[in-house]
Parts: sequence; C-alpha cells; structure tokens
Amino acid sequence: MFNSRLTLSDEKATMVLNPVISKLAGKLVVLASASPRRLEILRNVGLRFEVVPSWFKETLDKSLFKAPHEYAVETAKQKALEVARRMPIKHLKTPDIVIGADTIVTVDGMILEKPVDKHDAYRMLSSLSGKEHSVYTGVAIVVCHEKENEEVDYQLIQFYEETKVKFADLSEDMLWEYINSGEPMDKAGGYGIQALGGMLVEYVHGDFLNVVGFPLNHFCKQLSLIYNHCTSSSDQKSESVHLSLNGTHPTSVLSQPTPNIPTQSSHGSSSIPKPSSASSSQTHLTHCSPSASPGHKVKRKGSDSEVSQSSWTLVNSLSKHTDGREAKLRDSENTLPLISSSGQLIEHDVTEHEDSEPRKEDLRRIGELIDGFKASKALFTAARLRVFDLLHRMPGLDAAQVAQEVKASVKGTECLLEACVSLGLLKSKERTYENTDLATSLLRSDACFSLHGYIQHCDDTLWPLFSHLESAVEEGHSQREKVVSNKPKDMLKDAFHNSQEAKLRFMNAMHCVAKVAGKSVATAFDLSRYKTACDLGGCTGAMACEFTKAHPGMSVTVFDLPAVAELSERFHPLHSNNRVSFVAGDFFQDELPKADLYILARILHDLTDEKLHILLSKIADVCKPGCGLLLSEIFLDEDRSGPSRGLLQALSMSEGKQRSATEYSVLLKSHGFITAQIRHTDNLLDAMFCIKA
Ligand SMILES: Cc1cn([C@H]2C[C@H](O)[C@@H](COP(=O)(O)OP(=O)(O)OP(=O)(O)O)O2)c(=O)[nH]c1=O
Repeated sequence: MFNSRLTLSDEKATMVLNPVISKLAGKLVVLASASPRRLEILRNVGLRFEVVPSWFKETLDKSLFKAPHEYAVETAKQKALEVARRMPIKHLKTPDIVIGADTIVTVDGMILEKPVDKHDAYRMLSSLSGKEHSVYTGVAIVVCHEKENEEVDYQLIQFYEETKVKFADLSEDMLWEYINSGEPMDKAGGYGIQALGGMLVEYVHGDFLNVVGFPLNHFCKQLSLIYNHCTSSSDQKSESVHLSLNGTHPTSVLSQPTPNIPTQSSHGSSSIPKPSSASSSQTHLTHCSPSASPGHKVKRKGSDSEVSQSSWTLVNSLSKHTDGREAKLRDSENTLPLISSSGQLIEHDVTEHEDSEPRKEDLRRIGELIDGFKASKALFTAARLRVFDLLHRMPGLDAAQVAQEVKASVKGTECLLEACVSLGLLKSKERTYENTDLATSLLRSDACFSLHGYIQHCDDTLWPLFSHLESAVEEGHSQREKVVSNKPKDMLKDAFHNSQEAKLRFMNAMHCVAKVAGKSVATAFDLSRYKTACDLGGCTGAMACEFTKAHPGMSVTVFDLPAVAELSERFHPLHSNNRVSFVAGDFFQDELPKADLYILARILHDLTDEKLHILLSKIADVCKPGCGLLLSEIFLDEDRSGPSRGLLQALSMSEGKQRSATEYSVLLKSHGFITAQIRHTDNLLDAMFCIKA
C-alpha cells in the first residue's frame, strides 16, 4: 500500500502543515470519485469528506480537445458537477464543496484511460515500454452555495498537474505477468505506480501522488488560494462561464477549457498568485480570476459592517433549481457574494451566534432526524401489509379499495398511503395510488432486487432492539434477551418452529442484501485468476451466485451451518446454478473447503476479537501464497465519522464491531493477507481484496 509514505493522522500535525484542510472542518465536503487511491490520499491528510462516486460517463470526444489536459480537466469538472447537481435531489442535502478528478496517461499523442480488458491493458503497457510519458490529473473543485429560495449557486475552480514517468523496457513475459496480476484493470494507462507497477518505472519527474490519482500539493495550494490569499480588486473583470444543466456540456463564455477554446491565452489578468511549481511538474491554473460585482454588499461573518464583495475565483457561476431540471443563466451582476476579502466563505444568514435564528437547513436536518423513525415505521407497515405488491398487481386503487384488500381501516390506510406518497414510495393521482419506480424495483416482495425481506427483519428484530437503545447504551451490550422475553408467550411455545421461522426470516434478510449488493462486490476486482471460491457463511448462496455470474470460469462453494445449508434449498432458483454448491459445517470447528479465493461477506463485523482471530487463522492455514481473500463489509470512514449506516448498525450489534478499511487491512495483515485493493461501492456493502503473502 502506498499510504505507508503518508501517515498523518494526528490532527494537530495536519493543521500545522495545512491550515486550509482544517478550514474545511464542519463543511460537507464530497469526493465525487470511486477511486480508492483518491480517497486514501485525502483521508491521510485529515480531510473529512463523504464519498459520492460520480455517475458521469467518461465518454467526452477526445478529438475535440486541443490538449490532453483539457480533456482531463473537463472530465473532472463533469464528474464533480454531476454529483453537485444530484445530491440535493437524491441525497436531499447540498454539499459545500465537491471534488472531482480524472487521471489520464498520454504517450505518442494518445490518451490512455483505464483498460477495458487484458488485451487493452497489453496495448497500453506495450506502448509505454521503454518510454517517457505524461500523467495528467485534472481536478475540479465545485463550491456550492444554497440560497434561501432553494436554488444552488456553483463556483468552479479547476486545474491540472502533469507528472512525467519513464518506463523500463518491458519483456513480453513481464507484461503478461503484470497484466495477470489484475492490477492494471482499474488504472489509467494500465498500471499502478504505487504497487506492483512501481517495478516497471525507471524515474518519476513531478508529483508522485498525481500519478496515483490526486495532485495533493497542488490541491492544497488551490485551497489556500481560496481561503487565504484572496485579493480585493474591483477593476478585475469577472470571468463568468454559464453552464447548461440540461446537457453535460457547458457553454464556454470566456476561458473555460472546453473543446477548442484556448485555456492560457484567454486568462486575462489575475491578481491571484499562481501556485508555485516547486517540483518539476508543470502546474497550470486554468481558472482563477477574481471579480467584484459593484453594488454587492455583504456582511462579513461575525461582524456588522458591510464590505464589498471580493470574489476570488468567480469562474463559473450558475444557478439551478434543486429539482435539477431547470437552470437559468445568470450574469455576474446577479452573482451572490460568496467569499469575503479575507477569504472566508460568507453565509447568507450572516451572524452565526448562539441566539440567532436557526438556519433553515439546520431545522430541516433536525426535522428529518426527529421524524426518521416515523418514516421507517410507515415503510415497514406498508411493506408488511403488502401495499407495494398490491399496487403492483392493481395500480390505481383508491384508499378504500386498498383498505379492503389489506384488511385495514379506511382512515388508517388513507393516512398511510398519503405518508408513503410524501416519502416518495407511492404516487397519487386523483386520490388513487400507484407504486413509484423505487417501490417497484426495491419494495415489491417478488422484485429481483427486493429489500422486502430485509425490511421485515428491520421491523421484527431491529426495531424492538432500537426501542431499548437507551438501556443498550447504559449497559454496554445488546438488548436481545429483553426483546425476546417481551414477545407474547405463544410465540415461544414451539421453540424449534419459531427458531426455524426466525432463521428463515434472517436468511431472507441476508438474501435480499446479497442480491442487491452482490454484483457490486463480485465485480469490484479482477478475479479472473481464481477458479474456485468458498463463500464462508454464504447463507442462501445469493452472493455466490453473483460471483459465478461475474466470473464465468469460477465455481463457488457455500459453507454454512447445517441448519442454514438445509434451509437454503428453499431459496430457489439458486440451486439450479451448477457452479454453486453447498457444504454444511461450522467454520470455527470443521475443516474449511479447499479453494483459491475465500469470500467473507458480512461476517467479521459480527464476531468477537477472539472468534475473529480463530477464523482468520483457519483461513490463513488453508491458503497458499497467492490465494485471495475478499472481504465485504460496510467500511467506516478512517476517522469514524461515517457512514451513518455503519455506525447506526453498530448500535444494535451484540458481539463484534464496525471497522474502517485500514483497520480491516491491519487485521488481515496480521494473518498474512496483504490488501491489494479497496472499493467503496456506493452500494450496501464495500469490498476489499487481499492476497496471501
Ligand atoms: C497511472 C495510475 C493511475 N491510477 C489510478 C488513479 C485513478 O483511480 C485511475 C484513473 O481513473 P479515473 O477515471 O481518473 O478515476 P476512477 O475511475 O478510478 O474514479 P472516478 O472516475 O470515480 O473518479 O487510475 C493509479 O492508481 N496508479 C497509477 O499509477
């Protein structure tokens, strides 16, 4: 792992080294990237952020760009803007800052991105053999500013960094051995300088981290330009670029580095200093032009006096409605001030004081949290009453008809249906109801990606546990016993039957999660070298099935307790997959089936440290060097500040604990497994791929 060179976790050290990073504390900073390298680089310097990978498809027409770096910068911009636009609609929150990046490799006039397959990797690596090439990372920082009318202002700062890398002559054997390691597949140019690919490199001129995917030094300089070095200059012209939100392509007005528009030549004068290029990498500030809009008077944070706006990088300014459909062009005169002459972001509600009126977004957030349990329970109840199944079969029923079908009161049903409409689960038209797309795909009990079983588990098991949360926190252990003993007596009458039913319900919940998350986990890494896998605690085999679908040459043995293996037969048609087989056994006591890849999905978080080490030692004992271990869990942020999903789950866990990717890495390393790749999938489960040393 390349992060051995970056171990700054001490916050004080980070602050002293880079006061700008600490200025972002308390802001919702979002990394619009699925790249584990970028995540790690930024985490290692103490930046707190959420990861929301961009859905922007990297398909811009390269021939339209004069220089390769313009392509990288434009792609980075589109990645960041896509997330900035999506979050208010899909995540119901507006980020303060979104960071997008794109790394490309260029050689002999060609732009190399991530290889699509092994032959593409071969084509790329052989074109790099024995030559010097350039690695460019384009970075876009989008600063979002939510206005009172719920529109969002965006400002964009973008730049790029170039690093030169020289490869040694690569023999055919070496090339294929490297390709077969699987490392090239998710990396620009088909290599990872931070890992095995480092062995191919003769020299690097410039920022090493730029090659790995993020020019940290240049980024920090840009942040410090934003926050520390603003100059007030009323005679500067504003460079304003208006972006159309309807398409992916912006319309450039001045110096936007979009197709065929020269970047440097149209800069105009700028009083903002260019970042110094202390290293031999070229640094280019493609966008940073101060502007001032006369007539804009803003209050300085914490002060009553009014100051003129001095905008630092009023480069792109656009506004959009939060429904994301409409955008209106704005001229710079209407641009709201964002940064004071001291470089501080200026809030609209200027005075931040304990007794001042609460901010609207704070009230909204607290309201959401207070009502969260009501929303969950409304969803659970509608799912339990099979409202979504019913409205799938018979769309357009009114409340009375639904009430009759689900055998409930009309009044209560109507309230429930209306609540479901407000939560985006149902749509209503002239007082009749139908499913939204979300309900159709995730809430119907027979949908391919149904979460119905998991919702039932939440309602039956987790809901009662959470109602005892206070005791759990006071006593420091799960309240499972209390919950069971509170159940009506007749539910405990036939212990076997109930435990079987409970098992099936639990298996169904795990089955749902595995079906929804399975593909993201199974396709997270190139596993083509593994032919036999064993899914330890693989339950119904749903995850195993996804692995066989994703890897045509692989067969998977599901190893789980005898009772589970027996019941798994009920989860047809999984058993019709002849590359998935079931072996009954206890992984703490019995011999593990032989395989060259072991899968541990949602297992480790639930185990005590002692059990965890027993299991990992057993796996390590049967693994030969080169064997793989694929771990799938929710990975906590390194500073344990998120994601909430993982931290909330910990509140009802009985034995185990939630960990960050690094914590898992360290744990696995102690059993001889070296982490090769980590993937935050943006699905229900993340994934880590390790190799036995
Ligand atoms: C050249 C090189 C690239 N890379 C990686 C960095 C990037 O993750 C990747 C280039 O692909 P990108 O498209 O820049 O990024 P990504 O697809 O990984 O993530 P996202 O689009 O969500 O932001 O290649 C290395 O890890 N090491 C290297 O030596």
